[in-house]
This record gives sequence, C-alpha cells and structure tokens, in this order.
Amino acid sequence: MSQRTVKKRPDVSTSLLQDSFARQVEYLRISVTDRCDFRCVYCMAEDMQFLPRQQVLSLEEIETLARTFVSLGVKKIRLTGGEPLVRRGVVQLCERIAALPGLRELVMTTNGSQLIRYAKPLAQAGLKRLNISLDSLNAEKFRQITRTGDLQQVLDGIDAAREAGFARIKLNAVIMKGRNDEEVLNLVDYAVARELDLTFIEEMPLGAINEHSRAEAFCSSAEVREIISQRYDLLESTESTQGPSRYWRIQGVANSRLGFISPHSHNFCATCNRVRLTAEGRLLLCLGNEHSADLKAVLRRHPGDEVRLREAIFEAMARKPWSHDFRVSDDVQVVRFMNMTGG
Ligand SMILES: Nc1nc2c(ncn2[C@@H]2O[C@H](COP(=O)(O)OP(=O)(O)OP(=O)(O)O)[C@@H](O)[C@H]2O)c(=O)[nH]1
Ligand SMILES: C[S@@+](CC[C@H](N)C(=O)[O-])C[C@H]1O[C@@H](n2cnc3c(N)ncnc32)[C@H](O)[C@@H]1O
Ligand code: SF4
Ligand code: SF4
Repeated sequence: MSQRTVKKRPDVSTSLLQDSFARQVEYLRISVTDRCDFRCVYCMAEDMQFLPRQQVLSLEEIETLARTFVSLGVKKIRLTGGEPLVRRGVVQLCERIAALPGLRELVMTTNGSQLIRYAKPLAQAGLKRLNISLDSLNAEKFRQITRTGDLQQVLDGIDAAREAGFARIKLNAVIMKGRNDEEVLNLVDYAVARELDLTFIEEMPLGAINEHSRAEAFCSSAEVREIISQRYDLLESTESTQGPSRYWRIQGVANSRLGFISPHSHNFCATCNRVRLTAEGRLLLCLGNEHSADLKAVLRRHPGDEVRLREAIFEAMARKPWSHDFRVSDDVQVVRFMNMTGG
C-alpha cells in the first residue's frame, strides 16, 4: 500500500503591523478584565479600585478587536488580566478567538485559582498553552504574597491543567529577596517532577506598592541562576516561545525548561513583537510607557466601521516606543498597575 505524505504548506504571511523601527507585531496580549481574586504584593495595592463595568470592553468588542488584529497579521493571542478566569463567558470567548482563521496560537496567563473548574473546558475550547503564576510552595508565604490566595487550590488547579491535555504548561514566579528567594529550589524541584516549564521574572516598577521596597527586594536572573546551580547544572539554550523569556536547560532533565525574564538585567526590547489591549479598550504600545490609542472609542462611535478601526491601529503602530526605561528603584516609573495590561 502506497503512503502519501501530505506536506504542510509553510506559513509565509508576514504581519501588516510594523512599527517605525521595522519591528513586526504578531503578538497581541488582551487583558479581559482588570479584576482579580488575588492582590499580589508586586502587582496591586491592597485597596484596589476596579473599572466600572460599562468602561470595560464587552466580550463581543474583544472578539471584534481580536478578529481585526488577526486579519492584520497577528498570529498569537494571549488572554490575561487581572485574572482572566474571573470574567464570565471567557471560555466561549476562547472558542471564538481560537477559531479565527490565521491565528496560530491562543494562550492564557492565569493565577490558577479557577483551574479546577475551567482547565478542561479551556483545553476543549482550543487554548494551546497555559502560563500559571506560582511564587511559593509554602502556604503561609503564598498567602502573604497573594494576600488572598489559597495555595492548595492553585496546586489542585495545576494538576487539573496537567490532566486536561495542554501542549505545554509554564509556571511563572516573580522572585523577591526576603519574600520568596528561598523558594527558588523548591519551585525548580516541583516543576521538574511534573515536567513543567518554569520562568523566573524580575519585578517591574509598575504601580505604587507599599508592601516592600522594590529596590531592596530586587533579585536579578543571574542571582536566581546562582541559587539553582547549587543543585542543578544549567545549560543555556536558544529556544524561544516568541516571548521575552531566555531559556536554560537542566543537565539530564529532558522535559522542563527554565526561563528567565530579565527586563532590568537583560533588556529584550530590540526584538519586541507585541502590543497590548487593556480591559478598557486602550491599545497599549509598550508595557513600560503610556503611548496608547483608544480603540474602544473608535468601536463605540463607529460600530461596524472596520476601515476606521484599522486606520486607528496603523496610526498607533507608528507611535510604538523603542523600549521601556525601567530602573531598579522605588520610584513609581509607570503609575498603571500590572492588572490593567495583564503583564
Ligand atoms: N517588560 C516586558 N515584560 C513582559 C513583556 N511580555 C511579557 N512580559 C512579562 O513576562 C512575565 C510573564 O508573562 P506571561 O504572561 O507569562 O507571558 P510570556 O512569558 O511572555 O509568555 P510565553 O513566552 O508566550 O510563554 C510577566 O511578568 C510579564 O509582565 C514585554 O513585552 N515586556
Ligand atoms: C498581571 S498577571 C495577570 C494574569 C494572572 N492574574 C496571573 O497572575 O498569572 C500576569 C503576570 O504578570 C506578573 N506580574 C505582575 N506584576 C508584576 C511586576 N510588578 N513585575 C513583574 N511581573 C509581574 C505576574 O506574576 C503574572 O505572571
Ligand atoms: S499578578 Fe495576577 S493574580 Fe496576582 S494580583 Fe496581579 S492579576 Fe491578580
Ligand atoms: S518593554 Fe515595551 S518595547 Fe520592551 S519588550 Fe516590553 S512592550 Fe516591547
């Protein structure tokens, strides 16, 4: 019996979205809500005020914007928040976005608190990869960092995600000296035992927080690698997830990668390929700057006018800044809290 090999045609289409530095934008991060069931100390103030509902994009508006961006060449969409899984209807939104022709990958970043319930429906809706935040494996420390989080609920959520069949699961940990730097090895052991990726993130100066000094708590990626090398041999890798993470492999470990997101110690802006849509419909051109365009206003003033929407997006793209200007200090460098943009 002869066997026919069906060769997949390579996707050569390039994005129509390009900034003034000739960087192609193919990646859209959508914050589906600014609300969250946690109040992580590096992300939010304890007494956060959230947006009134009418100022938040409806699910239909998010879908319209996602469709427009994909038609312009966006290949990867990440849903984030706030906590994306506290937004009612998010699974149906995933189904609709995952079905957009031309989109290669729909992914999500979540705190994991709702995964026991949502992991399976999300995988069935077409979500490919999941990033789950986990800053500590000590229940007391976890509660101190998240202020309201229950560690066991998140660990059960991670187990539910592992059973649901995602192509990859990555854990995210923001490491802060004096808070969770002693957790680094525990987190690596946990990820390796479950064949998960794990990314360590340097804290970024977004929003005014008062629970710790960001300057004193700063822990560079190199310092985190020092800690890891007490137990594991690390090998630098050239792998990429089209995000800011630089990956390292552990000698003898095949199925877990360690990522390092180092906005302070290793700026990755030169290869920036992304823009963000905030929960209130602002197209934010850089995480570390305020340059933006009000796409919600365009949608609501001119419903159904695709041409105007595209024009507003092209006009904004020309204003995308070259890079952030984060410094390790306690000055508030960007007043917007991380939950508005989803990181
Ligand atoms: N400075 C900066 N930080 C970013 C950028 N994109 C993501 N991050 C940070 O990276 C951390 C992890 O974000 P995730 O939502 O898990 O996304 P990711 O690591 O880029 O995702 P993948 O590489 O697709 O797995 C968060 O702290 C984000 O704020 C970026 O463009 N600039
Ligand atoms: C803003 S959260 C939104 C998604 C979801 N609620 C979660 O926590 O995964 C996205 C990512 O940003 C990270 N993050 C939040 N504030 C940060 C900060 N100030 N510096 C660095 N990363 C931060 C979180 O750890 C998380 O991995
Ligand atoms: S990092 Fe995520 S879980 Fe923590 S407060 Fe911010 S949005 Fe919520
Ligand atoms: S800080 Fe701004 S320019 Fe740099 S990678 Fe992030 S979004 Fe892109």
